[in-house]
Amino acid sequence: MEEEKKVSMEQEEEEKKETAVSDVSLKELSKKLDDFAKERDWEKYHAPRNLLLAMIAEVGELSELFMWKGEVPKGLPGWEEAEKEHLGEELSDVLLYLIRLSDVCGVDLGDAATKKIVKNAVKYPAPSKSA
Ligand SMILES: Nc1ccn([C@H]2C[C@H](O)[C@@H](COP(=O)(O)OP(=O)(O)OP(=O)(O)O)O2)c(=O)n1
Repeated sequence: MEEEKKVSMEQEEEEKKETAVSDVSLKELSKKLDDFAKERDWEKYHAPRNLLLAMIAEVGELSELFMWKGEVPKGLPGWEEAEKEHLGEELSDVLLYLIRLSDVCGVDLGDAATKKIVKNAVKYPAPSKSA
C-alpha cells in the first residue's frame, strides 16, 4: 500500500515536471529569483551593474546560437529540438537577469512595460482602417 502511494507520488512529480508553465507572472519570477539569491546568500553579488553585465553576457550567449546562420525563418524550421531547448535556456537567462535587475533597481517591470506599450502606440499611431 505504502509502496503504491510512493509510486503514484513519483508519477505526479514527473507529470508536474513535464507540464509547461506558460502563464507565470513577472512578479512570481521576481519572487523566485529573490528566494534563489537569499538561499545562497548571493544578494551581495546582485548589485545593479553586476546584473546588467551578467545580462549582457547572456545576450552574447543567445547571439551565438544565431551566429553565422544567415537569416533564420520564423519558427526555426530545421533546428533540432536540443537547439530549441538551448535557445529557451538562453532567452530565460536574459529574461531572469532583466527581471532581477528591475527588481533591485526598484522598477516594477510589468507596470513599466505596460505603460511603455501605451506610449509606443501614441508615438506610432496605427494607420486608420476607415478610408
Ligand atoms: N550570481 C548568479 C549566477 C547565476 N545566476 C542564475 C541566473 C541565470 O539564469 C543563471 C546563469 O547561470 P550561469 O552563469 O551558470 O550561466 P549559464 O547557465 O548560461 O551556463 P554556461 O555559461 O556555463 O552556459 O543562473 C544568478 O542568479 N546569480
